[in-house]
Amino acid sequence: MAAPETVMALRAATATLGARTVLRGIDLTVDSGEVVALLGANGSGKSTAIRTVIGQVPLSGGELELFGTPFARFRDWRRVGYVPQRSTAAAGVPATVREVVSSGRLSHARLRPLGRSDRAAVTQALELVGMSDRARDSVNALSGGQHQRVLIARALAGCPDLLIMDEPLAGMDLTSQDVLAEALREQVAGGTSVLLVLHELGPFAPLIDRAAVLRDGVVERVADPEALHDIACHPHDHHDVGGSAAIGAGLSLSEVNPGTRR
Ligand SMILES: Nc1ncnc2c1ncn2[C@@H]1O[C@H](COP(=O)(O)OP(=O)(O)OP(=O)(O)O)[C@@H](O)[C@H]1O
Repeated sequence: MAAPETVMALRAATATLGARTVLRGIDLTVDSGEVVALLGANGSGKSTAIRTVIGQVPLSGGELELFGTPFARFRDWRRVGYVPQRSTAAAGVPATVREVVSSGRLSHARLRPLGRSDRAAVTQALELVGMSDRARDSVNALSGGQHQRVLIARALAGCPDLLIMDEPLAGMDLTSQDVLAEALREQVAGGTSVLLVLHELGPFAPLIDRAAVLRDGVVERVADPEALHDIACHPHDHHDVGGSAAIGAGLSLSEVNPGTRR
């Protein structure tokens, strides 16, 4: 069987915000079809790590590749969907739910009016997140959790090969979390790779292939979700998962965890 394509690779990545070195040498990969969760305490660098992947934060050192192409030469941004950390940034923008989701198709339409396939993708994305009945409403009339669902639909409407989400479950009630988990399951079944920041795995747990735990700007350990659950429940008697001790000793993930797909 052919080796899986690596859709995203950060290698020895460092990044600085203001005077602060926030990422201090991150190795992280997402392979084709994989769902990788980034976990870690507040301020550990999770958002910064994924913002480097979409080019919002420049690397000060190390490498980033997207779909096998070095970041500096990567142009195929319609293959990447991004859902930012929940914000009220769109408040005050006079747009309907459907218009906001349609903006996720703009890079496909390439300055032409949206066509039939674009409209179908928007309709499907709205259905996936359970917001079809609100399509004509102003986004200003939505709750925070509904607004988040619209941003997720906007990313899904672009049919990305790599979907990047920053805390998509934040502020979601349990029913909405289940709706999103189902939407994500369908995307993954269709071949989408996913990198997402989570504080709790919640209903996404069964979908996650690997979880990387950040601490102070470095990947402290990489584990499968069951191992993370063990650590959370029995913090004092867990065995090493994915070579955290070796990572602490400065080895790369591929060296300590050769079974990890890269
Ligand atoms: N614009 C900025 N200028 C300087 N430092 C920043 C800036 N943005 C973030 N930081 C710092 O970078 C560190 C990492 O922030 P980041 O948002 O990546 O953390 P996080 O793991 O996503 O946290 P959270 O779970 O709270 O969202 C924090 O110490 C934060 O204070």
